[in-house]
Amino acid sequence: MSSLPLDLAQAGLTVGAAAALSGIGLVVCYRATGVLNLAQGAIAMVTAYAVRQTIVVWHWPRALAVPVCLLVFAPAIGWALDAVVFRRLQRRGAGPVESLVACLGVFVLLVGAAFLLWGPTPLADAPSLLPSSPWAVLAVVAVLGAAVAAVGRWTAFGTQVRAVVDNRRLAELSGVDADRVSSVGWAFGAFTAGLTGAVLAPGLRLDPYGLPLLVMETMAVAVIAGLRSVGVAVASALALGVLQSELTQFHPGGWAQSLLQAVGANLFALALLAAVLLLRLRFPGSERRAYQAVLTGPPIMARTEASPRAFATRIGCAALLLLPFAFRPDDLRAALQVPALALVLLSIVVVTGYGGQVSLGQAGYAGLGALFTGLLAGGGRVLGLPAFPAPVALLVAVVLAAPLGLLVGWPAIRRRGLVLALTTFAVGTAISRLVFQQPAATTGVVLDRTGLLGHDRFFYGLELALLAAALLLVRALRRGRIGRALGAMRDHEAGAAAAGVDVPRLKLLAFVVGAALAALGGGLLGLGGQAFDPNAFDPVIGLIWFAAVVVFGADSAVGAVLAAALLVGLDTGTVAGVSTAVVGALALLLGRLPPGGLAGLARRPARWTGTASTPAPGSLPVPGLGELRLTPLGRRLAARLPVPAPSAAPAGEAPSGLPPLAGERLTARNVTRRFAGVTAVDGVTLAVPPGRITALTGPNGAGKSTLFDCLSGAGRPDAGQVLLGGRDITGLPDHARARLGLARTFQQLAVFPGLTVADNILVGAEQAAGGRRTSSAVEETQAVLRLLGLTALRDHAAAGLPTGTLRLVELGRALAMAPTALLLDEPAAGLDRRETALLVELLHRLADGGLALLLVEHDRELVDELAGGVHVMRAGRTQFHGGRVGVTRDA
Ligand SMILES: Nc1ncnc2c1ncn2[C@@H]1O[C@H](COP(=O)(O)OP(=O)(O)OP(=O)(O)O)[C@@H](O)[C@H]1O
Repeated sequence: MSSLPLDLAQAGLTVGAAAALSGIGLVVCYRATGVLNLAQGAIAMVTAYAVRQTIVVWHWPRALAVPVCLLVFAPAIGWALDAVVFRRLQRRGAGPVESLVACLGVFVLLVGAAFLLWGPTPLADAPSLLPSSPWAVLAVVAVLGAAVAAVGRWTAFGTQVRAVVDNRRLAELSGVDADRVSSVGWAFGAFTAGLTGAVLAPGLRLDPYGLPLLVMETMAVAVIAGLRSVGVAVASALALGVLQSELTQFHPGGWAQSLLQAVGANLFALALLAAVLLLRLRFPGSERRAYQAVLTGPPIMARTEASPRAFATRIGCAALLLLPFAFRPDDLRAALQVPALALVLLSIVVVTGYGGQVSLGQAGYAGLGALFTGLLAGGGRVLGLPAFPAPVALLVAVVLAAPLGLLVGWPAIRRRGLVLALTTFAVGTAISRLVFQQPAATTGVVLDRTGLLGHDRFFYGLELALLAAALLLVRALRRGRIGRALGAMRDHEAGAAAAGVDVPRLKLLAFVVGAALAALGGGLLGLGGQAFDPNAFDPVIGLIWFAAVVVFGADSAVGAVLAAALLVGLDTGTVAGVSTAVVGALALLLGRLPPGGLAGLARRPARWTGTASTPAPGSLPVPGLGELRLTPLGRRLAARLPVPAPSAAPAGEAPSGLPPLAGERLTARNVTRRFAGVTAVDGVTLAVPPGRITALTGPNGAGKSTLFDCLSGAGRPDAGQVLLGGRDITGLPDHARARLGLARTFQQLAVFPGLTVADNILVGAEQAAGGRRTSSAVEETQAVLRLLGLTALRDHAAAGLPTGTLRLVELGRALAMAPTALLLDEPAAGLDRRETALLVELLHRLADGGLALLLVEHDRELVDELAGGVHVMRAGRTQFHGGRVGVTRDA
């Protein structure tokens, strides 16, 4: 006997089991390689096509076709990807964004290849490999799940996988063949992807976009499983599959019916959204070195003129945009997409290239721009507003879409790297599925161009004018105070906050500006084609756009325009899929391109590497030294060292003084900070008076850094107070404390490699007073550059400079904030003796000038030399505090 719920459960189990297969592959691949395989869906799709090709077109017997496709073809894709792309990245210690872009490259390349080989027409004849009942797929899931668990638990290979994931280098040193582990991981992941595709394809119409997106949505189950537990992935996949199916039996009627249908049809996409928004996800290693060279080219804010190559690129770009005025009508109609798409891609440049926030959902905002424009032009559909003429509708649409940038902006405040990328993708997919795919939202959309706008030539001119305005706006944004703050945030969030940058607000701003630009571009795309096409804003297309932007230079506005021209040109001039395949291939070559993608080629490379004029490590300048009072240690150290070469500063430049310093007492009162199970700081009271250096010392794990973070605002105490000059600052975030005069440096350098040396310091100067006039900030920066002898390096990228120089840059940033209290976390780490000697002199001079200085330091000689007061911690508590020099020897 059967009943409806039981039948539905059975049907749901088939989908759930397919999602479980995908989940198993994603988890295993991630555990073996540390890469979340975003190309899983594309591998599933090409395998499904291969199965169909061999059985339906070539008439191979199933007994041959199935093993060839699933056991040879799909795993070979995985193996090849590892060998050609990912192993190299692993060896280079590439960050998660580089891996993510490479995955997107693979994804885009496979989608493009499928277009070229099989065309865009959906195919409804994918053969079924398994019986229609779910039990066969479930049996496959059970066998695979059990096999993975058994291999993980009981075999040497399982141990090797854990070792490689923990620490690839260490594992290799102890004899583990890490390459073999990642090859097997990729091959297995690709095999499960192929299996998923083969199971799902018969129930769908097979096309290059649909199946990949469906499989990407099944990432939900791997994410719910924390990319760790195969069991949780399988259980959640089956539960979601069954729930999705069961929801179809309810028919509440009215709007609830549409809502239920939309939720049911998109349950995996919504589960992914819920998982990334609600779960506290932390993927091991996924936030490490998030925004490396793949996003950041040479700094473009240097004072020196743009290189002739960059200038020529801009002129070429402008000529390219003017060319369509001479086109025939049909070609001009196609070219209408270029400026519009350039605006959408520019939005990715602002959010990802400038701000470092990986945003995979910009297609959603572009679609909203088009949809709102159409609805507003039709009238009465948005907030009861009347019908507007098309240009006004477009601008109102932009205004309405911009605040929706907060949909990803808010989650982005607490998310980074891979988790943020998944969040933006999930939001974009949800917008597409819950809005664009709903007939109720998209019927009656009017995107006609009437009057002058109906003339393509005029409309193209209007598009160019809007693009030019946007480029000027983005350029002003990039080169000003906000641009520097964005660059700082992209390169090192904690460092940016310590320099006074209000990181959460800046993230919101980046996403809002990004949403506005994307909506403007989307609206123009819609008006250009005079229709709203939901498929034009498909999340998969958004991934292709993202890959294109990164390939052309994520932080290059000109790159965005060229990328748009290439995509549109190839799409109209060749067959479908060529543009996608080209972008995919270029994305895979990204590791071989200069930093900053193709745009990096057009920028002056000497400034980036800095090899021509970067001084050798430790060659600190002399200016200022003559004026400094040498203390006994300074004299001892300096005596042992060769006299430094004269001056890195230009000849005749007078050594500059410090900005005026006025110290304030920094106090911690009964500060306690607990982590799960550990009381890292336990009721510590500490005073840092002005005009003196106070040393905070103690053994490893004593709680020094935690206390330091509580003082600077990087961490909040669970109990106790922090006061600066008598003002309670306990509740203030780090950037607000920095703006009040509490500057800090980090144990692990927190400089901004994508900015020049001067801009690293200028960020601190101009954030200090929260909007101080830039001219005075520039003067202070120059003074600090002179003081630290960094003038000759001012226009060099911080990337690639020696550690000693970077410590000075970081110190310079703190000094440029005209602090009243300065916190230094092991400032001598990585310095050579001469640099240490100079640091000693400088710190003495700062204290003499009246600054309150707190120094975390292990080196006892240095502490005794520098500190007028010492605070010794052990196991989270104060062990000793006093003001006698030489006390650490007694403590
Ligand atoms: N985020 C965290 N989560 C859990 N425990 C933490 C965290 N940060 C610090 N701890 C724990 O708090 C204790 C104090 O750590 P802390 O880094 O403050 O010590 P430290 O004196 O600065 O050590 P070191 O000199 O090695 O830098 C240690 O037991 C550490 O493991």
